[in-house]
Amino acid sequence: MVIKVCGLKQPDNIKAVAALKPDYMGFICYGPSPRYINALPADALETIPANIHKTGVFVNETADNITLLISKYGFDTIQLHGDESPEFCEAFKGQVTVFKAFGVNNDFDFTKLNDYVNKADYFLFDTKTAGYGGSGQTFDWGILNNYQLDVPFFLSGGISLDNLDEVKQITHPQFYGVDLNSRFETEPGIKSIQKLEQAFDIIKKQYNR
Ligand SMILES: O=C(O)c1ccccc1NCC(=O)[C@H](O)[C@H](O)COP(=O)(O)O
Repeated sequence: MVIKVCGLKQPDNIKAVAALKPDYMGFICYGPSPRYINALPADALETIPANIHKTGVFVNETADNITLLISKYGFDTIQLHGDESPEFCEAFKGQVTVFKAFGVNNDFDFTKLNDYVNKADYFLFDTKTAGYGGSGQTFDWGILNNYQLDVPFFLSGGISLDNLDEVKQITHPQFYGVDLNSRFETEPGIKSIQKLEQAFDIIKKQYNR
């Protein structure tokens, strides 16, 4: 089970989270989000060890702007969190690792993922909301039983210290990682190191990591 911490935006907090050694750190490149990294200097991610994947999170952004920000911040991974097509994902695959995120609700039709096979490296299942992400809300994780492709996925949306026990009950063979965000914050974009430490301990024990 790998761990992604998403929605970081302040240099000292970024360093403190990196010291916990998550597998992925996510940076929101989407203006309407309170976690938008517009004020983050270009060299702010340079202190992150190379074995932690730096992930740029985009919502319906142009390919040119994504390319620009990959270069500015040194992202090795991108998370496409809007309505990006399979072809849009494919254009980046190979150059960087590509996560395609989907907003899931009770009506979610997993057959629409078929066209993304081989065009994204991972899927990320988040709770469907108007704001695209960072809602702190969970979806009914039972619906994951309808997912039958062999692309590994991250679980996202409202994961907190209070529901890690339920996360452990998910035994899907493609369940690859968890994504931690707003439920571990002191304010939008600033993570509680204490809460994250607790979560890392629990997850590592649960999955013998
Ligand atoms: O975090 C945001 O503000 C955000 C806004 C728009 C698109 C994506 C965003 N976050 C991406 C993530 O990967 C989050 O971790 C995911 O949405 C779960 O967040 P939360 O429900 O707060 O745990």
